[in-house]
Amino acid sequence: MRGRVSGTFSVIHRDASCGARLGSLKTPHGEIETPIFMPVGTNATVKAMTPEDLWAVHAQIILANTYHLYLRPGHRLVESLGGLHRFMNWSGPILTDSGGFQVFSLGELRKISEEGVKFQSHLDGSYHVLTPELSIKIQEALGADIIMCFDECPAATADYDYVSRSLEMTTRWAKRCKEAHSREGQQLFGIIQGGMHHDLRARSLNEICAIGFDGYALGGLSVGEEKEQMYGVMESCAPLMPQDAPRYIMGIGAPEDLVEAVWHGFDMFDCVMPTRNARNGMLFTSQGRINIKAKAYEEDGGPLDPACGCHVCRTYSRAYLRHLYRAGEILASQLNTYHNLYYYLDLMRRMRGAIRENRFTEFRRDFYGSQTDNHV
Ligand SMILES: Nc1nc(=O)c2cc3nc(NCCN4CCCCC4)[nH]c3cc2[nH]1
Repeated sequence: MRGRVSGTFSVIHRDASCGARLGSLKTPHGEIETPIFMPVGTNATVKAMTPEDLWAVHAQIILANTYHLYLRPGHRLVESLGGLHRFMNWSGPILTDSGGFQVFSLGELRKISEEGVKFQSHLDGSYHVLTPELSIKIQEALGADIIMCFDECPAATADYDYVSRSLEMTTRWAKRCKEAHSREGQQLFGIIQGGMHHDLRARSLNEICAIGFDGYALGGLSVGEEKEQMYGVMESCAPLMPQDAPRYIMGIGAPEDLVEAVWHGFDMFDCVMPTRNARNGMLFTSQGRINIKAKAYEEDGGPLDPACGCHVCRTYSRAYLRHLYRAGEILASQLNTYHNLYYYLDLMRRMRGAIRENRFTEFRRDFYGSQTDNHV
């Protein structure tokens, strides 16, 4: 049973007008400035981006997935080749998710029990059992800097009693994860469940914090609930979470969700939205989202986003990006992903600046005013 990796996170500054805070999180692969967004690199790659591209868009930490890497190529293979950092040539911090959520959202037949989750691989239909202990061993073998407890993420439609019983099992699993975790220097984060019920959220939060982890995540969100429900859980949980530990919301989110979550006092985020939307031609700009395949851009020689300083916006026209997308060119995914991640990471940089200068409440008001979401 390891204690917390003390002294890795510190709050540098708080904006007195709201919950927003500036933090520093030290890891064996470098120091992270928070609030931060983590590009999703599920299969040991952030799709369409090389590590050099990731540094160029100012990524600080990326996420990879236990479920996927366990099934392919296998965590023991990655370990034998020097671990995930060496395998994918990413020398910055890596966080791995624990697999529970992916089993439920990807696996075929699956059966949950106190032991863990029995599931069929979405790749070849083979049967597997993922337990808290195995999830920790996989994440230790991959060598991530931050690993997540194995938990159950109830569906947004689950009833009160199911969510209540589920959070109790997630707490028992969290204890097993902490017992199983022994890799020095590697941080273990606990995950708070409880659905959309504030009393169950408080119960899960108290139980997970009582076990003691290096950081705390809100799970069970961004599963199809209304924004108001998501924001309500953020608002009720943030003040109850330890002030001196990183606060991570899993699977969040759209730019406006990040602004809202930072305003409430959250520090870390991950979402496939910028990378997945990029591949579908949905691009984020200072004036809101645009659909690059729209005919309106056929002869538009201007930059994707005049306010963006990224290589794509300084080099290519909307007409060219539209052409690449419509032609099904690989470069479309590369350039669109590069810009969307630059936009997300630059949004985090701008939020950190606003916190530092005690003007985050104004930043949040101006941000909402700028997002016309024209979806053209
Ligand atoms: N271990 C773990 N526990 C969770 O409760 C969890 C909850 C999550 N909720 C999401 N939502 C992802 C939503 N995403 C939004 C863009 C389109 C694809 C789905 N990812 C999650 C990952 C999670 N991981």
